[in-house]
Amino acid sequence: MKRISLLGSTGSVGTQTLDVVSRHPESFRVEALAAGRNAELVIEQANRFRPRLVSVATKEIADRVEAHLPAGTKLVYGDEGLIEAATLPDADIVVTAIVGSQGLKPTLAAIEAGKPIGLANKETLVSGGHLVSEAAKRKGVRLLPVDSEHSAIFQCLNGEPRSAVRRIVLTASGGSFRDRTRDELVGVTVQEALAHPNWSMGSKVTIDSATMANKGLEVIEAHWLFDVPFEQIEVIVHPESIVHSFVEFEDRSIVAQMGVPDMRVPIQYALTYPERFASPAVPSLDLTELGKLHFRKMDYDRFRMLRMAFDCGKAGGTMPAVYNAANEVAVARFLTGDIAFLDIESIVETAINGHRPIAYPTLEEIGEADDWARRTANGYGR
Ligand SMILES: NC(=O)C1=CN([C@@H]2O[C@H](COP(=O)(O)OP(=O)(O)OC[C@H]3O[C@@H](n4cnc5c(N)ncnc54)[C@H](OP(=O)(O)O)[C@@H]3O)[C@@H](O)[C@H]2O)C=CC1
Ligand SMILES: CC(=O)[C@@H](O)[C@H](O)COP(=O)(O)O
Ligand SMILES: [Mn+2]
Repeated sequence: MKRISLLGSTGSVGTQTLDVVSRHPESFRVEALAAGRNAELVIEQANRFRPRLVSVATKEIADRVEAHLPAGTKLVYGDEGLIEAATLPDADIVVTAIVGSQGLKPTLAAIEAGKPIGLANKETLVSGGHLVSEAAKRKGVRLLPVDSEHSAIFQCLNGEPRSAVRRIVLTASGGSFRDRTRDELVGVTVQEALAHPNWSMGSKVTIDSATMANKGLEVIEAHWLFDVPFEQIEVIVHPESIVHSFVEFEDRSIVAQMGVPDMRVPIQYALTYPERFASPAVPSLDLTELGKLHFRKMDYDRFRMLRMAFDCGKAGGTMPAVYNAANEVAVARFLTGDIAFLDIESIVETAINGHRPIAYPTLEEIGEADDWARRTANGYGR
């Protein structure tokens, strides 16, 4: 029985993680649920999975939830509550499915507590990749990728030494505006941007897909997860999201991982690794029905957020944290209708051009760079 602490239980990855759990009740038990503001859903989840601990974002939400929890479930809230969920002694694995760089501290705390991580929250590795990697190595803790591309690469690598790897290739669907020119991006609506062609996901990552920032974050995530230099990481467009990513080895063999686009597959593999369980709810991929798959070169002038991510990743230090934090604010502002779609990249560009990076930042320095980037991004155009 694997005991799970799930951070971000009410989101897209969180609810799909609970779906996986509910299909294998003999193998998994939920020990902790950490949600943000969705009181109604976390109450429902708590009554269904009866965890030892529930955490919510604020005291106000906790007051709304308290009376509705099952007997024996402890309620906590805020940053401390999240850390308590991340470090629960009874948990065997912590799934980090909250969104944004707020995932960094609880992830570090979970690692320090010796917990393997099912890592969905890519912003964590972008913000503090060196700290997370160092802590995971020091504690001998595994970072098990949940992000579909990284789960694919993890499966393709299958323990091969890094010296055998020629390049890692991440596939990008192109997002909701894949076939539009830059001129055609002027005036696009939030609703259009949220219409991802292949995946149903939270709003932040869906907008990131549309700007290609998602692939930028994933490039940096891959660098840290697989200890591969940026020069050996490539991105290509693959509209169907069937080949989830691939690895070319030095002997020119290419190993790819494929399947229907369904996050329950990588989520489950992170939970069951090194075993594979059945996925009865996931349809089998029929290549003869598909007939064709398409691949094309990435256009870095069209998708500038990806170019900026490579530049920030190579610059290192606090630069990726600034890229990420400015992007988080810009996406939030776009979602509320405060700025136009193309302003997202202008905001990120302004932040990274104005930042004086620190080479080997501490957690505190990352926090300061993150705060500075948020202030800069919030001030843009006001
Ligand atoms: N969705 C997907 O298919 C994929 C997502 N990812 C990554 O996984 C992460 C989660 O994405 P996704 O599930 O789409 O995001 P969602 O927006 O759907 O969910 C975010 C989750 O974070 C929770 N949350 C927000 N603030 C807090 C807080 N202060 N304390 C505790 N919980 C909080 C939300 O709670 P509440 O709703 O209660 O406020 C919610 O449960 C992201 O980093 C994303 O990039 C990676 C690959 C695929
Ligand atoms: C499901 C998943 O892992 C997402 O991060 C997905 O990769 C988004 O797709 P694109 O960024 O390729 O549009
Ligand atoms: Mn992904």
